[in-house]
Amino acid sequence: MTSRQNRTRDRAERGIPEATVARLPVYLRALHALQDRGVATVSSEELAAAAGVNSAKLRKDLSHLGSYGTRGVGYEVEYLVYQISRELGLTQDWVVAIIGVGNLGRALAGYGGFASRGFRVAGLLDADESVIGQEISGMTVEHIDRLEEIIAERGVSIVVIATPAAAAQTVCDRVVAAGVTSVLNFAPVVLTVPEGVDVRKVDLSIELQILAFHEQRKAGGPDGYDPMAGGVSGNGRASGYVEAVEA
Ligand SMILES: NC(=O)c1ccc[n+]([C@@H]2O[C@H](COP(=O)([O-])OP(=O)(O)OC[C@H]3O[C@@H](n4cnc5c(N)ncnc54)[C@H](O)[C@@H]3O)[C@@H](O)[C@H]2O)c1
Repeated sequence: MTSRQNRTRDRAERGIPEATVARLPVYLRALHALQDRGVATVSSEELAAAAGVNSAKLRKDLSHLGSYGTRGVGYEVEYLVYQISRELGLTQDWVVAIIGVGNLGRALAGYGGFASRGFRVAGLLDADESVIGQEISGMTVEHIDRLEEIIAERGVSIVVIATPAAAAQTVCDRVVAAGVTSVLNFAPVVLTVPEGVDVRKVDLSIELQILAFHEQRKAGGPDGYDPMAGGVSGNGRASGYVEAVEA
């Protein structure tokens, strides 16, 4: 069993809720900012405010990690960074390949924030002959035909898909067949994967639609109708939003 599978099993056995896991990176980001300012200890109230959650939820989340803080002192920032990083599997480096090196793939390849968080981009792959061989952020774009070889040789464990939607499922199938079990998908398509494979989908247009929904609500709802008064259904624009999220 791999260390990753071990950690997933441990987490399941210790019963850390997925919602807690999803908040851990937010706490970690706030803790890194505190570290940068030279802060050594932090109260649950301060950390909760920095992370945008209430302090009771924060304390409950951290208790799942066995971290309770010290009354009157709070949490030791450095140790909490270590505990959360260990829980998220960030105390080791993860090798990432980006597939589809167009506008988005290039931007991701040049993003310095991956390396500083333990994600090492070790492959840029594309299908377009005019892109293959180009140097991007110090790496040479390679042909998608070499996908399986590159995954095996470089120990790739996370693949980022930044191809057009039409190519994404085929690419994903190959990636999974090559043994990768974590996929970050930017293509606007729902990928089908076997059990045991984790797919995270990033969709900025959905985020924008959620913001649009809240903007509309702040303005009193469409055509003066307040969606909070009667719920979301029965309101053309708001229910359109719900369909888009569920699609
Ligand atoms: N999730 C988001 O928020 C978000 C934001 C912007 C774009 N996107 C999506 O990201 C994807 C990429 O967008 P873009 O603007 O970079 O597009 P792009 O056309 O600039 O780049 C796509 C790249 O994928 C390559 N490609 C095509 N088929 C391939 C295959 N089978 N194997 C490997 N590479 C292949 C192309 O040659 C091209 O270089 C699109 O699906 C787009 O809709 C998502």
